[in-house]
Amino acid sequence: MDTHYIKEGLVEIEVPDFEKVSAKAPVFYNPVMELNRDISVAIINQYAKMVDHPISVFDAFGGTGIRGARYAKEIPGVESVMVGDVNPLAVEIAQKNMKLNDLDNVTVEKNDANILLQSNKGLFDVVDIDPFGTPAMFTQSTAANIRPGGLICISATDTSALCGTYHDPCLRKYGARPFKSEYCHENGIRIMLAFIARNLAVNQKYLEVLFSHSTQHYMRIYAIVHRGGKKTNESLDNIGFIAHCPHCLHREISYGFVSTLPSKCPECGCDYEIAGPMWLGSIWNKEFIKDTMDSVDDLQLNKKDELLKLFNQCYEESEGPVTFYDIHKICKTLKISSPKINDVIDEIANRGYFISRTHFKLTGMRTDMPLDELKQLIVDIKEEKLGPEN
Ligand SMILES: C[S@@+](CC[C@H](N)C(=O)[O-])C[C@H]1O[C@@H](n2cnc3c(N)ncnc32)[C@H](O)[C@@H]1O
Repeated sequence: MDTHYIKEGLVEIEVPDFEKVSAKAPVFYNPVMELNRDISVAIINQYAKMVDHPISVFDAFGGTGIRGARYAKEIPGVESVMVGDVNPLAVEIAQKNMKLNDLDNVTVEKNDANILLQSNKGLFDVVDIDPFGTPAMFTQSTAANIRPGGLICISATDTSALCGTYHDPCLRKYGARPFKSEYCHENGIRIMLAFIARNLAVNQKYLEVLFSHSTQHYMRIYAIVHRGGKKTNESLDNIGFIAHCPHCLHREISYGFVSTLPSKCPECGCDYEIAGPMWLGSIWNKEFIKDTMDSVDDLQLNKKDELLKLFNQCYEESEGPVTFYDIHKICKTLKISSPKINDVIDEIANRGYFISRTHFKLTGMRTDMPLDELKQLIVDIKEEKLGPEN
């Protein structure tokens, strides 16, 4: 295998030569995921500060070992890291990378993630699941074996299933029905979180979600896992369904494991699309986001500006309602061209509603303004009955 060296964060890593990023590479490495790794470093660093004791991390899908090496090198609160991978070539290169960076608190194991989780029950404060595609088959062992109070960091790249391009794989992997919509990436995160919450519940554990995002081709969630039967039962109250009208964009939600939503839209009579079960609780913790932003200056992150932009956006939308509207989609239903989004946002704010942009979509608006009023407001701005000059 031909290799070369790259620098990321505070580590130098030997990676395989490649022409294009591929899961078929002898050892997987994707330079584009630097932002993802920077975010993980920032969040685990903040988590370590919060728990205020030395932490042990399991990087279960190590590849070149770049994540595990960065956690060990860059996060002062990390005491030890175990890196796992099933690919012997990955294990070989990861071991070399730990030596290259003088990391004697990192062990590298060639084994399946589920086996390493089961054989290290209760030992890890942080479990990082970064597989090819779906994390679904690793969720139960993560739920069963993470130390209570621990942090789970879970990625999914099977966005076509979670976002509703393909229904059957989502049903098969997550036991949930998706639909395609302007906010399907948010739904994807909510489907994944509900699946994780149900797996945790089997072990009398529950989630405290800290951060979620959908960027490029992947989704990733960060959550603290707590234990307790009563709180686990209460946490399942966050699970429910969303009904979406593809015709007029009206939507409604119902809580519970069984949808109580009607099959037709009460506004226009068209068939509803229904997704769920999904997590309808918060997918961000505003205070944690702020604390993480405040502490990134202590870290040397190449993608700090991009990270802060994302965190600021999530901070802003963190206390908004479930789902958002897309100005272009609304204008399509109104058969008009879009006014300037900032004019619409200013007017929503003037009327005292919650309003924010969303990191999920450039043309998205997260607001609790009723859809009818929002449509009328857009028409009025377009017809210049409202807006900056009025
Ligand atoms: C997406 S890559 C991980 C990338 C790495 N976390 C990074 O940031 O560069 C997925 C890795 O998981 C490994 N893998 C696949 N199935 C596995 C399993 N069941 N248990 C452990 N590792 C596995 C693959 O060999 C591959 O190296």
